[in-house]
Amino acid sequence: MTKNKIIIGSRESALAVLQSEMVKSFLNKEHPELHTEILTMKTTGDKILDRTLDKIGGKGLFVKELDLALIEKRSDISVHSLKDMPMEVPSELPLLAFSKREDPRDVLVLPKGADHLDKSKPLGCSSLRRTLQLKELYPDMEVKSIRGNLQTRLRKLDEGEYAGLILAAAGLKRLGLENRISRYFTVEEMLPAAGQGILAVQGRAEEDYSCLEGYCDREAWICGTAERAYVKYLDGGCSSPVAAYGELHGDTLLLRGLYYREEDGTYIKGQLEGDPLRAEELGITLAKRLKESMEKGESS
Ligand SMILES: NCc1[nH]cc(CCC(=O)O)c1CC(=O)O
Repeated sequence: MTKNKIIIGSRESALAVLQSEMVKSFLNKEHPELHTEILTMKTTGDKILDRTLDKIGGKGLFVKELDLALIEKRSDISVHSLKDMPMEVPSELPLLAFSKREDPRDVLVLPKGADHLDKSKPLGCSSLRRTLQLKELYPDMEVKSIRGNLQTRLRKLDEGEYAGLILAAAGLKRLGLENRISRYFTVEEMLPAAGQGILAVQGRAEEDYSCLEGYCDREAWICGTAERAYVKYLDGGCSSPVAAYGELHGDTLLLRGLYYREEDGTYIKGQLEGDPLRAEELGITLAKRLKESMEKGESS
């Protein structure tokens, strides 16, 4: 980049700012000559807190305002949680790099001081993906929606409304709240959202971003690409719990997927191994296979 100043667009929650600071630190370390600054803004998803995300109309709720800042050149890059990014990003605002992945698992958090789940209260979570999988893990418990940023949710939990919350380990760990985690769900028990734990750096198509060289993590890029291709192929719409999680084992990419059938609310999980250099293709193939096997299951 020819300019000597980089403005980083960020949501204003503590977690979003911290994540932007991680990218800022990389830039400061690699390019001490660059002046960097974080520009925070409220997104639609941060403003509307009294409805569930699928009711407000899902896609892109946390990115629109950041996109606009990039287009109007009020910012030079945006830092997002990859899992909050729509599967299709505008071609003029490409994803430039993915961070190394933080713990991708979902976890259970209990109210402060509690040592067990109080089954007379509901579990709190905000996505259909988690709700569906929770029904199998805790069949005798009610699941109730909860909104707001991490701090808000934890406050509601500690005030006693919920027996426990299901959250991403990544956000809690980044915020130094790892000590609040009382159970880690394996990725088999609770398949994470596509991109969970990965940060995405987005920029303008025509710009030179050589300052980001060395930031992108190869494994995260491969896994994130496969996961997003899977979800994009199945395009379940904004309230879809369709999820995928990839792992690199040497020269093999292992991709797990969750396929959901809206008509009857049932789902299946499956996995497929393939070539990491063909991550996108693997995502699409797994999506097709799971869709087919669900359809066959229906006719038999
Ligand atoms: N949808 C909210 C959201 N977006 C990103 C994270 C943090 C985890 C990550 O970086 O993937 C969270 C919190 C959560 O799901 O508990």
